[in-house]
Amino acid sequence: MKNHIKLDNTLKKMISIDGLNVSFGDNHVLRNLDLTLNKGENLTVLGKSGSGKSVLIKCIIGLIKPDSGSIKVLGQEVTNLESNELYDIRKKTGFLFQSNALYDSMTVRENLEFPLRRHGIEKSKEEVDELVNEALTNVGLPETEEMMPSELSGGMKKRIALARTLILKPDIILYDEPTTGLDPITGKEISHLMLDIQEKYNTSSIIISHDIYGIKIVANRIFMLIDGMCYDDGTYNQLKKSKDSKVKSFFE
Ligand SMILES: Nc1ncnc2c1ncn2[C@@H]1O[C@H](COP(=O)(O)OP(=O)(O)OP(=O)(O)O)[C@@H](O)[C@H]1O
Repeated sequence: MKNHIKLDNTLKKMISIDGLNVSFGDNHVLRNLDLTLNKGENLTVLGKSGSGKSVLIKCIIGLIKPDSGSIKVLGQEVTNLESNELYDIRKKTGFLFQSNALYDSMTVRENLEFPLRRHGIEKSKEEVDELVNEALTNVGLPETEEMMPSELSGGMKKRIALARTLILKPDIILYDEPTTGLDPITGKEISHLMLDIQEKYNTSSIIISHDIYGIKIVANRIFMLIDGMCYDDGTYNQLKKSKDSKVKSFFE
């Protein structure tokens, strides 16, 4: 039996993290980390390889239990919830994997229908058609329903993976390195698409990225994850002017 929890629709803070600590043995990855994702905002997490960006995202979706600290997603404390209790949070929080995680043996349409089935959402064929068409149109790939993932370019796969996330109309989207592996022009197109989606779906997003050009396009605010905590945060233009050598190194 799925445990439905009450989500607060009037929130201004979509995600609130306070005093998060995560260690693996002696490796203290996140140290008293605080983070807020405000409603409607694209927040980019920028940090070196191994700085704990993936660990942070895994804590948010409940895959890693922190040593201490609070993580509120849509007003719900996720650190105490069991996996079945995370059900509603996961339905409202789309995750775009770096690998896209499309099912190779399924058509584009079947891939898009999958989240509806997994969440037990019953809809008529006409309603599903409409949702699929809407999502594919909004990622700029209408009429690709019958294609197989193997027939899609890297940029198209990313768009389809995003469409699959959009099918559930999430409040939050977590993007894991959305432009990694794409050529610069396609990467730029995906960054602009992310902006379109933010506006059309009124989403709030955390975006893990190393792509400073993409970040300049999508980020309303940048969270610098250095030494396991929020070392600095601000807009691209604010941080670009920073005199701090650790911050500067990302913008050079
Ligand atoms: N399950 C785990 N067990 C032990 N150590 C882990 C585990 N997951 C992550 N780590 C360690 O936590 C640290 C942060 O890893 P993480 O994958 O979050 O880095 P990242 O910032 O996402 O790096 P990248 O940009 O290269 O993907 C690393 O030192 C990693 O070895």
